[in-house]
Amino acid sequence: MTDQLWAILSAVLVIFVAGGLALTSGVRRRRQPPTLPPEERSAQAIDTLTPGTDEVLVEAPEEEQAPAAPTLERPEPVAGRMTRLRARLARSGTLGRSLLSILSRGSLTEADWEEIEETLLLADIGIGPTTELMDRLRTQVRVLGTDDPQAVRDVLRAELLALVDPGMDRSLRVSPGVGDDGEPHPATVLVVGVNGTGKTTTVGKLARVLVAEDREVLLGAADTFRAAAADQLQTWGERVGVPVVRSDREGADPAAVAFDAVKAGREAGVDVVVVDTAGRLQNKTDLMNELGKIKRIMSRQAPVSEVLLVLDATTGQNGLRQAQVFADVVDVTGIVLTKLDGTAKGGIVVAVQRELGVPVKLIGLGEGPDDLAPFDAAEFVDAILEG
Ligand SMILES: Nc1nc2c(ncn2[C@@H]2O[C@H](COP(=O)(O)OP(=O)(O)OP(=O)(O)O)[C@@H](O)[C@H]2O)c(=O)[nH]1
Repeated sequence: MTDQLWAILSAVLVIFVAGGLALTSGVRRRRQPPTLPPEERSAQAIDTLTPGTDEVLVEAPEEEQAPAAPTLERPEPVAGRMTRLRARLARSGTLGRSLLSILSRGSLTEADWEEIEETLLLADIGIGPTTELMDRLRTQVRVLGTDDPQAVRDVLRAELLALVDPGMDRSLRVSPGVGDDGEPHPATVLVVGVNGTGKTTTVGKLARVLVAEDREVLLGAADTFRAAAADQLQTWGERVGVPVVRSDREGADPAAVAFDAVKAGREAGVDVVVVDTAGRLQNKTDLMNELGKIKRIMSRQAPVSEVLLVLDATTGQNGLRQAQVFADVVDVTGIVLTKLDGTAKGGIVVAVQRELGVPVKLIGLGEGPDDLAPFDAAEFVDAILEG
């Protein structure tokens, strides 16, 4: 009997001990690793990797895994952008539609011609080109002797096209070259203009245009006046894998940043370096000194291939005056007309080309990243006539 009692007591004891061990083990398995900052988490993981215990199950910290490569955007193809964005010129179409409707009235009176003149001036074509166009239209309409809408449209199209000048060389000089020393160097593009015209945005969009054409690009943030401009540029660059050279110091010498950018581009063997500038100077002498210095210092690394002046199309005659100041200070080689999507004053294309003798090379037609299109004279005229 005593033996039996001892056997039962032993069995109960074994069950208790086994149950207790199983419970303890279950708790340890369910214990979650604490949430810690990454550096502490890795230290904790190493500390707790004690062989032979359940703590070995602690997950490897996330940062020990290879970081995922950032997904780069593929910008839209450049060819056909103006066709894609044609509808954005709808407001400029007012000009085309008004002219067509007046010219189609048949035998035109002096009042009709005055209306035509007013329409052209309101679209910011400028006095010289307006008078020229009026004279040519008067002659053509007389010779034509008809009010057939298609014939009138053809005449107007031909005359507007002549005014926009399809013969101008609008290609961007963005091919790398070889210096006098026999060393290859990137093409360099200096982007200038008054603040707020869309300069930084244009540099970002231009980088995408160049990337879409499979060119290696580097950006220089020489707008050191506004720290946010460099951040803005960096974001544009990161989206398409384009490096940005900048200074961390607000108010740093823009010429030094431009020099560093071209030097870095040269060393990295990129095709094009595009440099953004501030353009916020009190007077013409300051502006001249600053832009002159930037251009001179950049040229020590590679000749400046293109100076693009960014103009806000909505600013009309005021924009033209700004353009003249910049053109007096640096040799502008091309115009970028921004915000053409928001204005009926498309005639500024004609006015600015006439005023400066420099072609409009690119137009901004919206705030989207690929809303910058190479300018095409025929597409532009067709868009405003069909608007
Ligand atoms: N609708 C429209 N907006 C544009 C276009 N281009 C630029 N913008 C807008 O214009 C505003 C000013 O652009 P920014 O690029 O910051 O101008 P910025 O000339 O660099 O100005 P600062 O850096 O201050 O000198 C932004 O809101 C742009 O999105 C365009 O073609 N169409």
